[in-house]
Amino acid sequence: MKLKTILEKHNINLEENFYKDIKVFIELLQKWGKVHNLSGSLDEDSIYENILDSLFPLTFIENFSSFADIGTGAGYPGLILAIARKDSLGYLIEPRIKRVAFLSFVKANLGLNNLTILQKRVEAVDDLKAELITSRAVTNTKLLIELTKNIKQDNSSYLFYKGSMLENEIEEAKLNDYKVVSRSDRNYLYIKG
Ligand SMILES: C[S@@+](CC[C@H](N)C(=O)[O-])C[C@H]1O[C@@H](n2cnc3c(N)ncnc32)[C@H](O)[C@@H]1O
Repeated sequence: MKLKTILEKHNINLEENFYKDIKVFIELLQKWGKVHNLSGSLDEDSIYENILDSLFPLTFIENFSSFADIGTGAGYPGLILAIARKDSLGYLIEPRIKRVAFLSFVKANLGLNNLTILQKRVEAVDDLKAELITSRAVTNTKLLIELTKNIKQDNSSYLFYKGSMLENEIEEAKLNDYKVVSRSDRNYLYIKG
């Protein structure tokens, strides 16, 4: 199935430019991924699933003018969000040099002027603030909240891409006001600021 069909089935409607850009991302990921062992699965279906996973929250979260993605790796979800939401200021925070080189190469190829890539651990970043803080497959919720305290502003929201076992994490992080949206095995934890 075409990526556009998959996304539109999930009510994610994006302009043609997005599909042009994402095609370049997929080609570069497949090329670099093989050489640098960047991301687990490089077949088209897996990449499409990762793109859908990255973008699905756009159907239920509030609009945001800036976001910071913690531990972007080979691009999920932060780079995909930046391609889909060029009207927002994006920050990708990733310490590993090969991954940062790949993210920077895609940024340059697509001319993503809305995007800043920082080769750092998030706890060492204190010179930016983001309205939305996202993260997938990096660490548990309690620790993510602690590690991102320097980039949080009063009304920042969090969007964490989680699997099962979320109940324990919610308890451990002592969250009161949050929303969990599930899609297949994914649980999206949205904590509104
Ligand atoms: C399992 S990968 C997940 C990558 C991507 N988010 C995904 O879901 O495909 C975890 C990533 O988090 C990064 N990471 C680990 N600790 C971090 C920290 N303290 N600050 C920022 N990134 C971190 C790692 O370098 C790695 O690229």
